[in-house]
Amino acid sequence: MLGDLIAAGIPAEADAPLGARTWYRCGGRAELLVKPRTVDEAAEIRRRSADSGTPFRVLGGGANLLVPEGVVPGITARLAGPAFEGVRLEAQRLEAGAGVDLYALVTAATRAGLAGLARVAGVPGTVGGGIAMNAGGAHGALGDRLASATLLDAAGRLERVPPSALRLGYRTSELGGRLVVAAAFLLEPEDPASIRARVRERLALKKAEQPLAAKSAGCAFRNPSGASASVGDPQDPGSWAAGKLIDAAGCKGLRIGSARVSERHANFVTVDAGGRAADVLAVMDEAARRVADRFGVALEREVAVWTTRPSP
Ligand SMILES: NC(=O)C1=CN([C@@H]2O[C@H](COP(=O)(O)OP(=O)(O)OC[C@H]3O[C@@H](n4cnc5c(N)ncnc54)[C@H](OP(=O)(O)O)[C@@H]3O)[C@@H](O)[C@H]2O)C=CC1
Ligand SMILES: C=C(O[C@H]1[C@H](O)[C@@H](CO)O[C@H](OP(=O)(O)OP(=O)(O)OC[C@H]2O[C@@H](n3ccc(=O)[nH]c3=O)[C@H](O)[C@@H]2O)[C@@H]1NC(C)=O)C(=O)O
Repeated sequence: MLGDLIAAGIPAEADAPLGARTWYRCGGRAELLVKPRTVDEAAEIRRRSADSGTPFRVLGGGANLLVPEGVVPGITARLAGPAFEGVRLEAQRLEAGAGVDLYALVTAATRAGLAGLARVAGVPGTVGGGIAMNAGGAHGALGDRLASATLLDAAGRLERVPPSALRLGYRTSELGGRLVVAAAFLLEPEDPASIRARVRERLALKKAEQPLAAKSAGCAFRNPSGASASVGDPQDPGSWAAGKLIDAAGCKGLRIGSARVSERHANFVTVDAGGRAADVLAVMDEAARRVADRFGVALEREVAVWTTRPSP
């Protein structure tokens, strides 16, 4: 496959570091990392991988991803470069490539005096990953403002679909194995200064409550009963936020090797510089076990964990 891609002129690297490209800055490697320069190249790679039965994954900003030590089999595609990083404005519609950083998206909307995206201010990752996981927080999700998404299927066909086709939920979407190539958002005009003030306020809130300086992938677990769990019934642990459950189970500061539960926010598992993804996973598993033992609540991971095989 590497030879084929090189022959087709598509940038590809065998045995490429992958964990180092995630926000954890640790973990395994990709058997083959490809960086299509155009949508046509992405379609070609997707088609070839499907035809040859080669496993295929897509890497966004690596903000919500843990790659255990070892090798991710098959192809990992990274949608970066000009074809995937453009932002285009048309009246109140903002169209962005999958590789656009969410921070750049929020900034472009703010500069244009278009409101509606402050809900993802401070949320890391790219537009592609942001749609795939319906990025968001207490103030709403990216999908709330989605007008359409352009998807690439396994046969290399492009299709523009309305948000209803993606069945967006709390940090979930149903892409049916398709890649997000671009997305358009419908926004409202507002004075840039007031949008900027809202964005700053949201950033400050995150900074005050979350260990943003440490290496993590944001919240490790989904809130059990969805986004509204931040409030929760004091008598019903099943309605509590994951952070509150992990904290109440006494896990703050729980350390295994290079990873630990943050003292600042218990739903963040952080890792030391030069640490191991296996330790991160072990801490997540142990925190989930303690929460299940203490409260009978099964936490579900929010961080995507890719499957690896042992390095040769
Ligand atoms: N609220 C918060 O504070 C935080 C939120 N997050 C959220 O996590 C997400 C991270 O995004 P990002 O760093 O870009 O993604 P990642 O590189 O972390 O990839 C995460 C998953 O998204 C899928 N994905 C990524 N890009 C695409 C694409 N173009 N098309 C289809 N699927 C894609 C992949 O799915 P697959 O495995 O199926 O290939 C991958 O497993 C964002 O939604 C971000 O908002 C992250 C940290 C904190
Ligand atoms: C960090 C992420 O998203 C975040 C998002 O940034 C914030 C702000 O909008 O709201 C959610 O956090 P959250 O539900 O933990 O919100 P918080 O307000 O911090 O905490 C919820 C409740 O748990 C309590 N709490 C939190 C942490 C802790 O260590 N102890 C504790 O008791 C808080 O006091 C609060 O009563 C998202 N998390 C999830 C899993 O939905 C992410 O997705 O990666």
